[in-house]
Amino acid sequence: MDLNIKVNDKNHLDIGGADAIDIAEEFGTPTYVIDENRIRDNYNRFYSAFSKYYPDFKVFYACKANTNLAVMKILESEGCCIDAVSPGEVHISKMLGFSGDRILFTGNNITNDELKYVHDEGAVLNIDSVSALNRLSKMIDPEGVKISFRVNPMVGAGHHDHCITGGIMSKFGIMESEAVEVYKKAEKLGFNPVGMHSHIGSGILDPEPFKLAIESTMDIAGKVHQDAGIDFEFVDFGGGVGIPYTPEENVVDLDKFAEVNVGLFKEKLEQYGMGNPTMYLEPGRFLVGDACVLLVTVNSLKQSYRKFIGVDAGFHTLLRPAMYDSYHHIVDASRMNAENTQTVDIAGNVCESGDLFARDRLMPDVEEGDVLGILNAGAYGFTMSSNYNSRPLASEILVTDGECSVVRERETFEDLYAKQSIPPHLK
Ligand SMILES: Cc1ncc(COP(=O)(O)O)c(C=O)c1O
Ligand SMILES: N[C@@H](CCCC[NH3+])C(=O)O
Repeated sequence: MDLNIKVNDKNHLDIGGADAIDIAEEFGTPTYVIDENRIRDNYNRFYSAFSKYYPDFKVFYACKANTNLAVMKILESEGCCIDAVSPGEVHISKMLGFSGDRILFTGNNITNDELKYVHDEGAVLNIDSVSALNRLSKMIDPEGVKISFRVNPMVGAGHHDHCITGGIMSKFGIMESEAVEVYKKAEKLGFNPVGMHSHIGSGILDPEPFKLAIESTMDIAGKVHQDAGIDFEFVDFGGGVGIPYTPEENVVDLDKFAEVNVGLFKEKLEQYGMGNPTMYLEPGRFLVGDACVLLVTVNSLKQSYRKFIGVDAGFHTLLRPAMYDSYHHIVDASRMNAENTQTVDIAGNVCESGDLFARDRLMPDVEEGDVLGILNAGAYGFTMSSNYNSRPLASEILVTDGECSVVRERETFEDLYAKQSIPPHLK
């Protein structure tokens, strides 16, 4: 089993050297608990796997996975760059000390004001459509401005249909058939198009689609290099590397993955005489996914037509199971040594029947008051949470060598309406 699970001598779940039960008692639940060292370790394993085979390599953390300030600051201190998808992510990154040249902005259906804002903040724009190129050229002085284009490599993969971003049905990127003309047009407008980007999807454990995407993207880049005379400073193959969520899945063999993909990249560089552009990758899930556990408390056991374990969180806290039918491994953090004895559904507190963290899950004899750990909650966990059912957002705790810091306070009832106002005639 490749899941990141540690148990302490009290048979409690250990998160980064801290006891999950102590954390739940001190800070309450639901709470996201983030292990600082695991993020650093994930980053360093990822960076060294690729830079070993191709030193001109940079990691752009896809911060849509987790924009907690502490998480981003940890990655900033490691030298990581940022893949931003919205002006808000650019703003946060700048505020945390990422300089503009460490931010690549890959937006989709972006307004003129947003294009201008991102440019003015110094981030490099990765353009997703001819419309955006035309509009940007009117918003700013394009002379010499470095940009790149997202292409659709016609390869797509992902853990769910919603997470596949390449191929004929995808709204992302420009088509191969228009690439040469688009780069020529960008130059004519005065831009300095220096990059090409693709991203095929998210949550991919199979190495095959990545190979196809590298080949396809490099074939497009090679054509643009030869027919439009573009000298690429970087080629970016996006993110998407998956992590094991179930006990049966295995971690990606990073060294092999890097060796094969860098090998393909180098072959294509040589084939098209493209020199040595920097290779970018944009992992989100891989860097933060297994570095965080969502702690929830069991508040009710119910034997109905099925057996339910009811907890104090719901899909407003962690949406992935309800939205993608995603599996998250769940442990009884209070009794890690207990044998599984029953098959249960683990249900949340939202007023919707789809609000389940697990169906037909083998669990031990869980008791009311037990703390459950929902694993691999670091990516697309808190960032996709909401106030649905007027539930305050969860807190977040950072664990550093066993020491806990509150990095996000739990919301209060007052936060639920802090931005609302009642017009005078209703008062
Ligand atoms: C453009 C882009 N880059 C990177 C990522 C990160 O993906 P993942 O978290 O699967 O690595 C995404 C999300 O799918 C994305 O849309
Ligand atoms: N939100 C998705 C990943 C989408 C990645 C963004 N392009 C998930 O939880 O798996």
